[in-house]
Amino acid sequence: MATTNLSVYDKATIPNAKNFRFGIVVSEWNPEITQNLKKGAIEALLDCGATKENIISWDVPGSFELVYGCKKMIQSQKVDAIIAIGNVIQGETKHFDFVCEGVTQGIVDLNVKHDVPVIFCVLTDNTKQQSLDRSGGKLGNKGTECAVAAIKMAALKNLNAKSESIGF
Ligand SMILES: Nc1c(NC[C@H](O)[C@H](O)[C@H](O)CO)[nH]c(=O)[nH]c1=O
Ligand SMILES: CC(=O)[C@@H](O)COP(=O)(O)O
Repeated sequence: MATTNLSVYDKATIPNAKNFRFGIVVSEWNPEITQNLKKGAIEALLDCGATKENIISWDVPGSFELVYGCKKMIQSQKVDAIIAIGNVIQGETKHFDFVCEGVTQGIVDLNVKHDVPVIFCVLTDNTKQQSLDRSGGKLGNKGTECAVAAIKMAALKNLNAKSESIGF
């Protein structure tokens, strides 16, 4: 099913983010897109109770470098979740395929090897218009959706053994 609206969320179903610390790693490729994704993510984090002091943001050259940037953030910062933000747009060659595969598998590997949830906020689109539509355009903002995922996963990460459920 095609994307409907990425920016709609119900705060009643989301834990309060006030006690969580979030990392954001942002690709510098296609900055018009990635900066809008970052904006949507930060706005949603703050709307759900996070504080500016608890949001740390790093830039990397491209989506392929998101994996290393997130790994270094996990190793050096105390964060409860990380949002990896990138935008890969199909060009003339197969490079798109390899970049997308590399960043996808790399983020999967980080989630398996470490105990910090890394949220996949990478738009992998056929055209720039598809990216514009999903980074604050007519289909909403993937950054917003990923911020909500980051909050929920931060809550899961901090679930104590005595908890029966998270109860979003
Ligand atoms: N074409 C796009 C790239 N390419 C660059 C790679 O991500 C990487 O930085 C380079 O291969 C050096 O390792 N990156 C994007 O994020 N988006 C693109 O559309
Ligand atoms: C996804 C990419 O790396 C892409 O923008 C590169 O463009 P091209 O395949 O035309 O070299």
